[in-house]
Amino acid sequence: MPRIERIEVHDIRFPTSRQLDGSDAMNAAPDYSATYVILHTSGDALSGHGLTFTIGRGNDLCVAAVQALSAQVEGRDLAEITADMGRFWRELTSGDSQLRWLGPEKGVMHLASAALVNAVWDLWAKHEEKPVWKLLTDMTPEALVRCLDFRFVTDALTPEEAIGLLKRQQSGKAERESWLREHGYPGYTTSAGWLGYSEEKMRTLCREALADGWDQFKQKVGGDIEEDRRRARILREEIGESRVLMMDANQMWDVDESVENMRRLAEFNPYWIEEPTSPDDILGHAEIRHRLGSIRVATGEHCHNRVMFKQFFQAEALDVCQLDAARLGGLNEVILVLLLAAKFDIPVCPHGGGVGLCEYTQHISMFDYIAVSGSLDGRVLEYVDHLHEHFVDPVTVVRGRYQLPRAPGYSATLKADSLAAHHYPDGSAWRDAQAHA
Ligand SMILES: C[C@H](O)[C@@H](O)[C@@H](O)[C@H](O)C(=O)O
Ligand SMILES: [Mg+2]
Repeated sequence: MPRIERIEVHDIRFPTSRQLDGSDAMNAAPDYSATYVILHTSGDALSGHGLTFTIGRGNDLCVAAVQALSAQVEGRDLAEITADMGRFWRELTSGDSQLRWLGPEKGVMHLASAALVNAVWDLWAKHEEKPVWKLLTDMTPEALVRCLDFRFVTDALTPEEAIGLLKRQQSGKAERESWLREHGYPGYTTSAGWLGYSEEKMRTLCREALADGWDQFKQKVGGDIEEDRRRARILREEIGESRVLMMDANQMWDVDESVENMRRLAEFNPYWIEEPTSPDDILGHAEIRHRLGSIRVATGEHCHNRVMFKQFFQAEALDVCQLDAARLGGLNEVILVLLLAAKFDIPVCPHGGGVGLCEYTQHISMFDYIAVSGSLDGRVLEYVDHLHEHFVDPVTVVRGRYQLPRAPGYSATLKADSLAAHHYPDGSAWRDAQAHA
């Protein structure tokens, strides 16, 4: 197995705020960005690529955090890491007691850990010549569980229970894999519903999405409530009454406001309300959920570690778990949250609104279906229609369904020219913008 000789880290930004792609009530003008890591190996025959997602300014802080953590990965043999992935993960996230003070296991440091951890999984899968979902589904339950750090969650899930959950799904794995190969994994699109889009653009994008076979849509809310209602009406006019419409408030409201506003939006039959309030307010979400009754509560893109998800599940505070592939500390912690969700019988619909996130989450949801939950019930994978052209192995979606990834790795390798052009601030995408400013 190769040895990780050298780590490169890049500040990559895409100027999405120019068209207000990705805009919501809290994040009015995001530039989808990535702290992008390349693990160079001995002889450089293989390299591992990984990223974490940010939305512009501050991506440089994330780059600095990766640099601070890199010493723990540089110079190590892949074989030594993969022999005990659980230990590697704990050392990276908690091994340096001085750095740990900056988290622990949250914020910029945890985002940075995710970029490195995801790059290691990419390297491992490329070495095994398998896509990550396949690397995972081919592992025995015991080997998978050895990749995880159960510290702080054993009151809710022990390694033995996790092995039991995985064993439960062993017999149907091959069947579910071939089902996915034939039918793909169901998705929903957020692309028509960004808050900064005009009515005309929303209508056009809805029509295009319908023609492409989408039947589940997400709308941004959290602005003026009359404006939210107006936009909901437009979307319902375009997509009809029977298709699914989700709503996402991106943390704009207090608890009481969430309930009041969703009562005013209820006539548009929202399937879920996402991030109604502070992402840290576990009991607040429970209260909203309890008072809303029939509208599901979804959250997770800002839920920073397995401990928070454990409490969300224990407090019955959410209906839908929207874990994020790069806000949690990379794939190891994601798998642990999938297992916790399976134990508490909560559907996981990962967060995809960012650059590279759909590339990651396809592996996560396919693995979940084949080997963890074994179910598609209430599960649907977010899709945003931006920036896929910059990836060497982008997602393929046909008639609103994600197709099983085939290429080895974790699918987040950027094309060399895209990497160069979006390097901040010296890449051509930014230099040209300054010239025109
Ligand atoms: C700033 C981003 O585009 C967010 O609006 C986005 O991640 C969103 O919350 C989503 O659910 O996709
Ligand atoms: Mg969201």
